[in-house]
Amino acid sequence: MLEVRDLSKGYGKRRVVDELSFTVRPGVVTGFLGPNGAGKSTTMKMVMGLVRPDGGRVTVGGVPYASLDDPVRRIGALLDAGWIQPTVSARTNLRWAAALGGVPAGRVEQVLDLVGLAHAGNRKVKGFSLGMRQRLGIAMALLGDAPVLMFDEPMNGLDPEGIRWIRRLLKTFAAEGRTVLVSSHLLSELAQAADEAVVIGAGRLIAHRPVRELVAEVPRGPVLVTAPEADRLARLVMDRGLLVTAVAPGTFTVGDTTPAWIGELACAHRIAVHELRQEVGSLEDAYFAMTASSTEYRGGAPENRSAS
Ligand SMILES: Nc1ncnc2c1ncn2[C@@H]1O[C@H](COP(=O)(O)OP(=O)(O)OP(=O)(O)O)[C@@H](O)[C@H]1O
Repeated sequence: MLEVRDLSKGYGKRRVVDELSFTVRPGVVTGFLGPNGAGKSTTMKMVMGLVRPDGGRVTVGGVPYASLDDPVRRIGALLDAGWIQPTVSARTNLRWAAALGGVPAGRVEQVLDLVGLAHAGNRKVKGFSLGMRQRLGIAMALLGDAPVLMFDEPMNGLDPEGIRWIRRLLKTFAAEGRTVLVSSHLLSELAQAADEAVVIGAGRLIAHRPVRELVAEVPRGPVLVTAPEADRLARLVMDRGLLVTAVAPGTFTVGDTTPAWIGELACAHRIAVHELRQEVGSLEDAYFAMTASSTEYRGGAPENRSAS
């Protein structure tokens, strides 16, 4: 269990984390979502005691990080990779970290294997791709086999195969009963990996809800209809006051309706339909609409808005 209560942090006059509270439960993957600059990394750094909060507190299994007796075995985190020594091998990096954290050297081989870097363990990190560095960072987070795991943008730099791999890994950790918090600035990245989402904007909590609810609320796009008697069907649709847009001969789209409504209408007039498909609106649009309005609500701090 990871608990964040009334957490605040400012840099200069700007509050980048603003009375933020949420609880990350064990056994599920919790996505930590917000546009670039929303305060995700700062929050995660405060969890790890790397940034001192101005107010509020964080506990890992009920205990603040600074009071954990064996922190490496309580919480593992992938934050920025600044600690990696590029001039030595992945294995050496991990051995140093293991020694510092009081973890047996044998665990290094296990985590190298887990992240798929066993073959590259002796290569100097400076020759690693971004994806390999991410895997090394994940290996570091796993060294202590901790029950609470936190990953800041772990999918950065990974190819589609790597993204699939990290999704499966996160689900496995949750299924083992661990507490898993994973940040991203893209809802689509986490839509398939996370069960719950903590959404923040401008350092404030916007929502903490099941991901499937957020995804279900994505606005639906127009219905695409392909029919041999498309003109007749289109006329029937227009007669009922809906907007029809021709796409190609035999194909048109209809806004503000459902495939079921079109299907029923076609059936009632004995018109064959070859294709009936509704495009799902963009997950990202729905998500940014949600986070942008929170920024407006705050009134100001335009630099906190997402640039992507
Ligand atoms: N050490 C610092 N000094 C001054 N400002 C900082 C510092 N660290 C972070 N910030 C600012 O705080 C805000 C929140 O940054 P943070 O990195 O926590 O956001 P984020 O949600 O993790 O964004 P991203 O998705 O880009 O990683 C940003 O505007 C950032 O510029």
